[in-house]
Amino acid sequence: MRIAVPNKGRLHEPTVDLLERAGLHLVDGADRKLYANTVDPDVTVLFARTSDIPEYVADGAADLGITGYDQVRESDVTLEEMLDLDYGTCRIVLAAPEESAVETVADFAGGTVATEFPEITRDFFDDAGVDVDVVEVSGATELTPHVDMADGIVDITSTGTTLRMNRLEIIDEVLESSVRLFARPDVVENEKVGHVSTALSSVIAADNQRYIMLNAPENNLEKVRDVIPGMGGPTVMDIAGTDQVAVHAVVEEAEVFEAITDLKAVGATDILVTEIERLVE
Ligand SMILES: Nc1ncnc2c1ncn2[C@@H]1O[C@H](COP(=O)(O)OP(=O)(O)OP(=O)(O)O)[C@@H](O)[C@H]1O
Ligand SMILES: O=P(O)(O)OC[C@H]1O[C@H](OP(=O)(O)OP(=O)(O)O)[C@H](O)[C@@H]1O
Ligand SMILES: [Mg+2]
Repeated sequence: MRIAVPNKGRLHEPTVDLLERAGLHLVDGADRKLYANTVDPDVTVLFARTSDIPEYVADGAADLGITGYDQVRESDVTLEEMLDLDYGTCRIVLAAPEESAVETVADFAGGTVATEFPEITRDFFDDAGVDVDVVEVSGATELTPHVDMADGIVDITSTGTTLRMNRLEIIDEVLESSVRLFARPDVVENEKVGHVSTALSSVIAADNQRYIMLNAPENNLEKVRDVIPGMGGPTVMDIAGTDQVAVHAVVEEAEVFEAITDLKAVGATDILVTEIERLVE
């Protein structure tokens, strides 16, 4: 089973990191190699350009691919989306110079739009029923409206800094993207694909959760349960020779701060919060 992952660019490092955290450690994967084996003899990693990954998977060079949803939409292949991996989150937007007369999608009729995403752009304007010329560029798209190459652009934004620096305003959102795990439709049912998918999803699931441990008077156990319902209820253990119990539970990371305050109020002591590596439900 082969997984295609970005060989460079912003998605390379977080993707390799995710595979490692999922237990798919790369072995003999030196820089600039095209392949790496993993500790699982049945799983090989293939390094490819982020934008080529959809093709690699569709053509059978790889069975699974990890890349941006925007890249799959831009390619003309059909892949099964297995998991949202929740990084590389960005929006593709239609934007025009702040000072220009273009204020709506319809205002682009008869105009020109520059983009690194010609397929997505054509689909967007087709759906809107607006006729435009699409000019493909391979980077620095934000410059084009200021040198009379285009009336606007379709490009990626995440923090919004690049648009702001280039005095461009968003006219409409074209699509939302994130990095996802894609499979060729004929391998979706494959057992190994299931294992890889479960391993990756366990890392994603664990990212937002913390493991909390504490001691509390047995009398207050119900109050403790109210604070931390946990997944399927907390684990409760007697502490021999005392009127205390030890309680362990999984808590949403965002709720930890409040939970600690509430737990102390019901007599909890020795509270310990740790990260979780993987969580398989
Ligand atoms: N600003 C951004 N914020 C979040 N995700 C982004 C951003 N820009 C691009 N992406 C995601 O990363 C993908 C682009 O990956 P790419 O390998 O081109 O990264 P890069 O760091 O821009 O590399 P390069 O310098 O080669 O363009 C996009 O298709 C999108 O899914
Ligand atoms: O909203 P922001 O946070 O400013 O991010 C958006 C910018 O990020 C990407 O460029 P990238 O850094 O990949 O440069 P590139 O054009 O050289 O690929 C994208 O093409 C935008 O220009
Ligand atoms: Mg880029």
